[in-house]
Amino acid sequence: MASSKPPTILEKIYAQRQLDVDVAKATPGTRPDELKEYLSMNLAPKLIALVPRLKRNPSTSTSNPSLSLMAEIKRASPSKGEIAMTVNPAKQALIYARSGASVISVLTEPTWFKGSLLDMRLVRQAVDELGENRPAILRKEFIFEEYQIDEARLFGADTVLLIVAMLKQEQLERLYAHSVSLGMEPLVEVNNAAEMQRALDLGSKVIGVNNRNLHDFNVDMGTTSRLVDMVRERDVILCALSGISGPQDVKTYQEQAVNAVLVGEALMRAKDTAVFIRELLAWPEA
Ligand SMILES: O=C(O)c1ccccc1NCC(=O)[C@H](O)[C@H](O)COP(=O)(O)O
Repeated sequence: MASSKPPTILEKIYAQRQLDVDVAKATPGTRPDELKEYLSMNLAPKLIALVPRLKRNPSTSTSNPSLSLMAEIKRASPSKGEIAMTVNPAKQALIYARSGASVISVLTEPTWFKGSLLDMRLVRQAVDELGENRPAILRKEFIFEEYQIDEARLFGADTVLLIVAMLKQEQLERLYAHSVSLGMEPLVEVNNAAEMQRALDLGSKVIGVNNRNLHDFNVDMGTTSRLVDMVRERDVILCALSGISGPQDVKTYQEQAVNAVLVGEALMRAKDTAVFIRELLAWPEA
């Protein structure tokens, strides 16, 4: 990631996360060998598989049966600053889960997004009450080491995010394989055709196109639409990420055969989250 130009936000986050991960790895109790031991003792919570979860619609009575919702817990962000600083992630997650979200995405990065692994652990505990029908939990992070995937698994994630723009292909392949070895099919994030090709070469089954360019914050809702053809006829679940603000965005993506949408800020700012989700997905009144 070294460059002579001023660092982009993605490069700044990556550099800070490297420092954070180094501290965690050196701290007794969270050293890599200790996490490995916990995993080998089968202490990680029970998993649900991402692909079937995304394919199974929350309710057969929905008027929008072919599109799944990935609902995000997002306190703050580098582009918007504070969004919902007083949110209770567990309560918010239960609203998402009861409103039919297939996945709950939890940002665990602390500096720019004000998230934590504790948030994710509490979200997982809260949705466990729904049993087998609970949404899958996504650790939304800037992942560059196997260690972070081990952490995710132990803290209750069912899947992790791998951002192609941030990783060399060798690193991406290694992290993808590690995640799958722990039973977690990752969400692989891309932003252009070259990155989409890298994700396809990897054999990714769940690919998210981020409409937000992580280097300059620019949001272009056509980014997902332009890449749809690359996955047509393939056994890939295609997700549109970022910038989705209302039902019209969702309708557009559904007409383009996009399988899932990931929504953060709009859900965090909604006056009535459950009603907003119904409107977003054009679901009938409960
Ligand atoms: O949201 C940002 O400002 C951001 C900046 C730099 C790297 C990542 C960023 N966001 C992570 C995400 O991918 C979004 O939280 C997610 O797709 C939801 O987006 P939105 O619905 O627009 O809140």
